[in-house]
Amino acid sequence: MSEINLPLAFETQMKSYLGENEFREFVEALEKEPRVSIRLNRHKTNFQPENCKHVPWNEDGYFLEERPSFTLDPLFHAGCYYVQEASSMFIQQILKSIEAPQDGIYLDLAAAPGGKSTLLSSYLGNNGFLVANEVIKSRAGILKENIIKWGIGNTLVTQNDPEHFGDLAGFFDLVLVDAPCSGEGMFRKDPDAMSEWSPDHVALCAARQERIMDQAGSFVKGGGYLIYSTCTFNQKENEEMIRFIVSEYEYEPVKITLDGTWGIVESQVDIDGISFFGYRFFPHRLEGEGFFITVFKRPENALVHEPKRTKDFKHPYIKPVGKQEAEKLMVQIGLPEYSGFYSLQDSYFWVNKDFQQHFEYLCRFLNIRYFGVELGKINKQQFIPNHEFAVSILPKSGFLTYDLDLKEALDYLRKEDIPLKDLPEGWVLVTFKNMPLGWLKNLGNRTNNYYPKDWRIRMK
Ligand SMILES: C[S@@+](CC[C@H](N)C(=O)[O-])C[C@H]1O[C@@H](n2cnc3c(N)ncnc32)[C@H](O)[C@@H]1O
Repeated sequence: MSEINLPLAFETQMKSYLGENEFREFVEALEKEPRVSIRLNRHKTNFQPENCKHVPWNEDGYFLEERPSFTLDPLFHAGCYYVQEASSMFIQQILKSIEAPQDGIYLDLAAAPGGKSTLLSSYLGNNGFLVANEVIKSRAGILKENIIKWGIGNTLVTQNDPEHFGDLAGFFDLVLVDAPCSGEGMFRKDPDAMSEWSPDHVALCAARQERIMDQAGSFVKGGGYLIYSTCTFNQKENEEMIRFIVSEYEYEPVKITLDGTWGIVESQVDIDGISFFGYRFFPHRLEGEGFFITVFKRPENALVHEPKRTKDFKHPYIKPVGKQEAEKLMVQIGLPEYSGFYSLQDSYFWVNKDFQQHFEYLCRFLNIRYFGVELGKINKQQFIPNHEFAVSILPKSGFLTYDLDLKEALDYLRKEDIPLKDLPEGWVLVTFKNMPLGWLKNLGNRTNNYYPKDWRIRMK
């Protein structure tokens, strides 16, 4: 990579953080290409990438030797992995270190495009429930797409301003705020972040972070955790935010177990004789982009807000499906276990029954973009499966499957015709290396390709 021209005020700031010698190493690191890393979806695959180095703080994270064309890898579209910068994968180490409850209800307040939400969704698996929220409409759409591909079905995607969660004080076991920031840690990956940078922009970001945290601090229940992260080095957006949160809310410090060889720098903020901790990732000390993260614990005796039980769930669009209708649907689809079923317009959705009460309660306050797994529709007694169902981890034993080779899989993802030989007529779940890609309908003399039009790949 070519020489990097850093803003002067940023250089001065980083020299004051690192000293002249270490600053030179920092600049050299910025002039190198960033490493490409992926995090595997263990709910879908046990695949072990060959000859790839592990991300030290995440057992599902791997560094790739070079950047492949993800667009031309069907497993990428099947949601078998997420392309994520390595430092962000540290959240896995935090969850392990604090022994975060896997049967909890979590909120990712600034979630798009979904890197950290997919990590939280994996951690919770079928035992927990995640609200992945994004305030910006177009970004909420990308988040929804990534959550659908990840396919665990334990996530409610919402599009709300943080203040819309105001009625949910004390509701969540864990709240993650991966705040919009000045992006100093992304300068080598995203040149726009560098051109937008200025001390005034940092001040603007810090003021916005205060507004967000002023809300978010209240959403955590007694005994729960608040995680705050940024992709910037700036103390105004990091250590100062620790001070702000502790000045606004009663929170206890949390120290995370680190391995000294990882190169993560622990930062200590002393407030009224109590030490709080932050963790900073510099690109010259480890293989990852710039990142900062801190964790707080809400005292056990703080507010715990349980979802109120309602006899009749009422929502302008989402309707509960009665038991008889649900049982018929389960037989038609071949789902083995009873769960929560809802309908929206003419489509059926699945929600984990252990979190139905939470889901229904949350629907009262939030603007819902997606939830659970969209299964499909019934038309003239026939079940028409949805793509969301195909790429989910729900069992699909009631359907015929057909494994495509690479060329066929790419043709399928381009929404081209796929001839199927010697298969009965009807719905076929097409897979690549046994990972579901979507649906085809075999009509005998031809097939209909049901891959979503908006998701089709155009690259040849
Ligand atoms: C750093 S990004 C989140 C990245 C995401 N957590 C991930 O891992 O993929 C910050 C997000 O905050 C959103 N955002 C911007 N302004 C916001 C605000 N005032 N309140 C909440 N979120 C905001 C942005 O749209 C952006 O998606």
